[in-house]
Amino acid sequence: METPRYPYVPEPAIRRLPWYLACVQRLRAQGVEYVSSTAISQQLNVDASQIAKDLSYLNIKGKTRIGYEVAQLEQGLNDFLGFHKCHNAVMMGVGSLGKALIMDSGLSRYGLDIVAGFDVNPELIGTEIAGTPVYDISELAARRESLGAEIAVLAVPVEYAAEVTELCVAAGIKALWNFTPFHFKTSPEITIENTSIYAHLAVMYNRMEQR
Ligand SMILES: NC(=O)c1ccc[n+]([C@@H]2O[C@H](COP(=O)([O-])OP(=O)(O)OC[C@H]3O[C@@H](n4cnc5c(N)ncnc54)[C@H](O)[C@@H]3O)[C@@H](O)[C@H]2O)c1
Repeated sequence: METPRYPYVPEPAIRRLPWYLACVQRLRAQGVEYVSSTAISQQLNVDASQIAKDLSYLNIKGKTRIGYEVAQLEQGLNDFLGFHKCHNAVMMGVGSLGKALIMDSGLSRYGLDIVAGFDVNPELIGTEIAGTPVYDISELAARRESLGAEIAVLAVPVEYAAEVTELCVAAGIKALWNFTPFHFKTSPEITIENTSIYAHLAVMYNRMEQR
């Protein structure tokens, strides 16, 4: 097994890193060469000590009184986050959400390239969505390797989530970005990331109530 390039980083820290990256990218565009954790902290409302700790997981250390070199910090964050690497993915379920994700050009800026869709609907099979082919789900195992995809994005109706996931595992998929409300627990066979835009809405509604 390959040795990981970085030590284990806690999930809350990983979730903060893209915010640091966006901040550092803005600074570089403004021609700023060095930045302190205090300056980043003022923009993002995260403790400066927390920022320094998060960055230390990536082996990025600031210099006393000068801070972090912006270009180096951006490079380090990009390397760790993998946004500059290309990760081929397949879309499982090409309905309204699946189509929207295939058409979102923003994903490729974050290293995710959806190279094919798989569905059961005969009206979709054999078509293309923004140049991305849609195949019959029964062809996943035969096509996965040549598509170079180790990631599947799951956007099927919730009642099919478990069976489509099994198909993905059997086809050699290594990670699942799950958009269905089926909440997968961790699995020994596959990395699973459950995502819900609705959960964020719930937080927003709750905070509005509390204002
Ligand atoms: N996480 C989020 O924020 C979020 C947002 C929107 C939708 N969703 C979820 O995403 C899923 C898709 O939603 P939608 O609105 O796109 O639904 P949809 O009905 O428009 O699309 C579902 C697609 O899956 C296909 N499908 C059905 N069974 C399949 C199977 N066994 N294998 C492959 N494809 C199959 C259908 O033919 C259809 O094209 C649902 O589970 C929904 O709850 C989540």
